[in-house]
Amino acid sequence: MSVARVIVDVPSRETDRPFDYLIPPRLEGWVEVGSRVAVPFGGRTLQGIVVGLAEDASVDLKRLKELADVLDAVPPLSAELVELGEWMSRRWLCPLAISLQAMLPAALKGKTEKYITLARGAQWPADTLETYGDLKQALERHSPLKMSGLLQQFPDRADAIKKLLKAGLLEEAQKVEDRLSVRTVLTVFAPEPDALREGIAAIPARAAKQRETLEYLLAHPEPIAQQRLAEEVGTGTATIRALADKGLLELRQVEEDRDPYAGRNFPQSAPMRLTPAQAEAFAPIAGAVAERRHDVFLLHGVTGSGKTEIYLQAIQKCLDQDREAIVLVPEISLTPQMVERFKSRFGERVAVMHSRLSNGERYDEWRRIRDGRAQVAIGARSAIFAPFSRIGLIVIDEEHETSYKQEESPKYHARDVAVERARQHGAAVVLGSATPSLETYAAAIARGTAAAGARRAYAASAGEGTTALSASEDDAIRPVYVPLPERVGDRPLPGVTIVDMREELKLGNRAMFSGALADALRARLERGEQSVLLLNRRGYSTFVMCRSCGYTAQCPHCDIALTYHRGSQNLRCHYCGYAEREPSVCPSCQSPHIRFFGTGTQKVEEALSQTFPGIRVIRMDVDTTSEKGSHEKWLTQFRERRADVLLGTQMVAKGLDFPYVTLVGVLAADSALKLPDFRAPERTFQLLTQVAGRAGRHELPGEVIIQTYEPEHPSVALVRHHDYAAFTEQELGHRRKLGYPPFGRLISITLSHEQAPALIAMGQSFASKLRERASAAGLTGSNAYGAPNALEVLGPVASPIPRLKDRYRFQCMIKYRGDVDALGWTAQALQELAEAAKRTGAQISVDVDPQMML
Ligand SMILES: Nc1ncnc2c1ncn2[C@@H]1O[C@H](COP(=O)(O)OP(=O)(O)OP(=O)(O)O)[C@@H](O)[C@H]1O
Ligand SMILES: [Zn+2]
Ligand SMILES: [Zn+2]
Repeated sequence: MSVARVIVDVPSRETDRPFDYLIPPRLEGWVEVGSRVAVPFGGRTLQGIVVGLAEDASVDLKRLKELADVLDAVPPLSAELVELGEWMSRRWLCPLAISLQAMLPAALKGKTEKYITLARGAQWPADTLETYGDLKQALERHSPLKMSGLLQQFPDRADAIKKLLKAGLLEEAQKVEDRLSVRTVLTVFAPEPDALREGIAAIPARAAKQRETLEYLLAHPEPIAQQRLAEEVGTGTATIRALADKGLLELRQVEEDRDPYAGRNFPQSAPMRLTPAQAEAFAPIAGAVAERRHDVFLLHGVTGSGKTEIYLQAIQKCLDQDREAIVLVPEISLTPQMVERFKSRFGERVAVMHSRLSNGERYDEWRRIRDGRAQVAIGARSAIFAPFSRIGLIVIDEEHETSYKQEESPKYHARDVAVERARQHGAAVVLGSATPSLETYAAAIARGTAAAGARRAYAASAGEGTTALSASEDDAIRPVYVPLPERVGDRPLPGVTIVDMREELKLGNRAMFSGALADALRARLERGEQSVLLLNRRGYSTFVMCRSCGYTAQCPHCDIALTYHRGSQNLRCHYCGYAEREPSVCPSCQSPHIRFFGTGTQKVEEALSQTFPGIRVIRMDVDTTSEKGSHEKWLTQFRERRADVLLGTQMVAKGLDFPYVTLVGVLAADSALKLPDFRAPERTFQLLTQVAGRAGRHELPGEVIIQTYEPEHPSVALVRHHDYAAFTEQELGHRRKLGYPPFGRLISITLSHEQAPALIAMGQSFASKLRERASAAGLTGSNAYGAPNALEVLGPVASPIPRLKDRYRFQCMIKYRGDVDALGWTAQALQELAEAAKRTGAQISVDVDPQMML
């Protein structure tokens, strides 16, 4: 008898190992690596994933429990994905159950359902029967019944059911169930033409509709939904059923896809003729795809340089070889434009995966990929797990985007997963951006390139001493640098003007718009051109403050200000979801002067209407885009020139390509610079450069106006000449001095506890234990030449959010040089310390290569 090794869906470190189960004879042949199974575990029935098969177990076979069930006919994960999950768990120090879960579509994250049956042969005593006869009757009619259904029927009988279970009169069974069922459609299948003709001949003259139906099928032999067929022929479904009863056609339930883009027309697009610069960048990428060679490319192309066309043509190369491609785009740039460009080129072969789709829609797209009905997957971060089996190319557009890092466990970075997956498939990876992350850029520069012409002399030294992108030197990611420094069609990058808002104030202008921006907006209105306005709201909060006493509304469970939502008129915590009504008087001093603060897009919209009467504004922010499809609606309106201004937060900065946009204005360029995150300058520079790139992408020349209180800051000043290289040089200089990535790596460890004193004590001892280990391993203490420590343990300090969901939080940061095996070291330390932490009620969470310092 064979044994299945199962990772049970309990996301804790204690159960983070495979458990062995016997495969009962009835399930033999169904169990593979990657199968989803139901297993008995600690008195419950849980979902698990098979990660291995063996002939014998680590313990006595007789003592092993049996698998309860195999949940899918086709395993949802392949052996390759299971292996990738194991790699992720090592790479980001998380339980394997969590890595595997991340790869399943939400629809397959099964939940356990309790079922109740009457115990067989049990005698119900007379008094019990009198009191609970109704329960018994219900179960006699229908059994087993879902516990939830039974409780709905008998809302006040929960205790009674428990009692009857204890008394052995009822029995309980558990089953793992999916969160949704596949939608099926009753479909008509026509027999062979000859059989059809015979059928037609045999139909009596009075049954005209039956004859017409068969004639229709003769003309249209492909399967058709029963409902559609009835409509086409102009008859009722009874006619069709009658034919099925006679055996003249076949009716079957067929699984139907919910196509999220159904009913939309995507005009066919043909490959464009590449410009010489595009062709030069395309050649090495196409070469790797053609040779089925695993390699990584950094396609560093300025905004509007035609990167997307290169992706499209590289994908075509990959499809020509009968291989598959994954395209990752940041969630917010999953705009209709991006999807449209892929659907127009590859049509039905494209599957789209993003969070705006319902679970059902996502599941159907996922099945299209798994069943080989789609060969291109385009989607946000998790599309990297698309269940393909022959990947030839993975594209990551806007590779610098922070949304590629998942902030909950598994805290993976899709870029690293992409490279690892591509390695397993012998696939090429293209990382594309106008503003690559410093990590990727430095790694690419360190590798060097044949096309070095585009690099400046300093660049070679910028890569020196950097650590490679991946966790250890062994599987270092060193992308090939592929520059694309010019826009398509010799269009110039737009001119950028930086306006010092302090000067405006001195001149007596207290308005939201500087003189220059107001003039520029007016000119666009006169010429019938369009403008994009970005309100950089990161770092800005829309909080509520009392003007009399300074009280601000805080979340009672998290040490964080509540955010005001005008639509629902309440205050909400963005971390735990707590909400309360907007106060009318100050809870602290009873003053009525409690007000909502912060510069919101709504305020800017009001100011626009006041300054330019009649101006047509589309506002895009969290409030106006929460509804499904709203994104697309606004952008279509804007493209059709039914508005003069597109005003919004970060979501207007990326990926948009509109021919009549000739002005981009940025309000509050520097608002995010003061955030306590060493990447704040990099993010600001990237955002400004990206949004500037929305202007003048077609025939009409563009102009950019950036308003700021810090015009000299390099993150703002260097945007003026689109000078990525100069910015990077400065910023890498800082990072080198501080040992921050890419010159060092970070692991952040957060401890949380309900009580502050206990947490402080724990944090101290935890940090000193880490330090002891580090020095015992010879990793700390600068050497005779004054070189910095190979590994440092910083903290503990209170986390930037010191309390979250009623738990206090402390954090330690491990900062180390890339050549130290800090992952292995930390994993071991954590394992030994986890036990002690757990006893005191503390929780530990680890973030390897954290992206958000907040
Ligand atoms: N070879 C070509 N010939 C003509 N037009 C092209 C060619 N390649 C791209 N374009 C056009 O140039 C414009 C910019 O291209 P694209 O949007 O692909 O640039 P991008 O580098 O992806 O831009 P960004 O990073 O700013 O989003 C688009 O309108 C596109 O249709
Ligand atoms: Zn007050
Ligand atoms: Zn909260």
